[in-house]
Amino acid sequence: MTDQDGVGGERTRSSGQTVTTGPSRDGSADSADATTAGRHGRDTEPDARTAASGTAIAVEGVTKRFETGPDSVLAVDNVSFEVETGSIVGLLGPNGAGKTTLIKSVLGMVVPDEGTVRIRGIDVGDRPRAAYANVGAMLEGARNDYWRLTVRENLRYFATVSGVDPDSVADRHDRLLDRLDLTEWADTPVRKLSRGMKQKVSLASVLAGGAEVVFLDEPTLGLDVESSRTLQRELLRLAREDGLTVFISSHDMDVIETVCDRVLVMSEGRIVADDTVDELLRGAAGGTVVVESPDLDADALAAVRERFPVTAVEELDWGTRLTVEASGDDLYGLMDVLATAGVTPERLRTVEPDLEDVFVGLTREGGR
Ligand SMILES: Nc1ncnc2c1ncn2[C@@H]1O[C@H](COP(=O)(O)OP(=O)(O)OP(=O)(O)O)[C@@H](O)[C@H]1O
Repeated sequence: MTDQDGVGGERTRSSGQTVTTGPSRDGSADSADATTAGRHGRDTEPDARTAASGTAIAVEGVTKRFETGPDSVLAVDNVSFEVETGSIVGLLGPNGAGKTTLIKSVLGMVVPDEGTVRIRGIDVGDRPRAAYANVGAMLEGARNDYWRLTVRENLRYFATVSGVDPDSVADRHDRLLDRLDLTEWADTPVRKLSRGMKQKVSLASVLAGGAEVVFLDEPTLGLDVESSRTLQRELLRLAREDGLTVFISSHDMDVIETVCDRVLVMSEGRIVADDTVDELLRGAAGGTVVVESPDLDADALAAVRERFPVTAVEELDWGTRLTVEASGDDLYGLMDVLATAGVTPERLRTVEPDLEDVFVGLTREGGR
């Protein structure tokens, strides 16, 4: 997948559809057939039942094992979830959790051993052309575009391969360029752009043909803060105003927290949490309390340890700083223990868990 300058060859294409040119060792599908349907082509109408129910992506019981015998790896283990049309759903998980295999299974680039995938109600196994007709994917970030072509030529090219007359969507392209702050670079070859700008061109290319469901893998990787915010703002706008469905895999918790309506957390091949960011934070195991006092001697420390996990003890010039795992509900219990031990806190502050803490907790517990 290294063809960056020329048009053609084996690669993952950012607009519309992911394309591989033959089965690979890992059981990847020859998905050319799954990807070449024009959006105005035959057999592309969304399933009426699902369109009405608002489900853009439905994954049921997907399982993928690589290799056999002692070397076999259960990369995706009986995963099911649904993504509502017009929502933004994040996929989080540590390295090796199975995220890429899951996304590739949904996109038809890997053939699952078991399970079904429906996009807008259409089973990807039964009618791949129809299922993937309005699906876009940015799996390789900045490497997706044709670097010899200008930014606008890329958008036109990707609209064309999606089956859309590029002249008919010229206004859409202008809008995309404007909103992603790329207008002034429209006639510049992509190879001359910075990495962050290339990343934005990739996203614009994915959207150039009017994709309705997009899969984005680490879309903000390498972007500066401003570009990342521009991209996040545009994703939110596209979802809210245009009904775009976005499935986004990222290690950037800020992005996930800002744009996602829902988050799937994956660990060891399984989904270990599927909820809104707010609910995940609410359900998170307690926070941390930091106490500083000159009275925290060995006896007081032992008394606290009897009731609460102590994660850090730090000697200060004038006393001791203690970090204790305790939620808001435990706070009064901790204050009682301190008072009984004769400790008057000089400073006391609570630290609520953030998404990163929730993620670490969930994936430490593991999926099985
Ligand atoms: N083609 C393959 N052949 C054999 N094992 C594979 C193959 N692809 C992935 N695996 C294994 O499947 C498991 C899941 O890998 P996968 O790449 O899906 O995880 P990931 O969550 O995307 O990780 P990362 O965040 O590091 O990209 C890992 O143990 C990996 O080594």
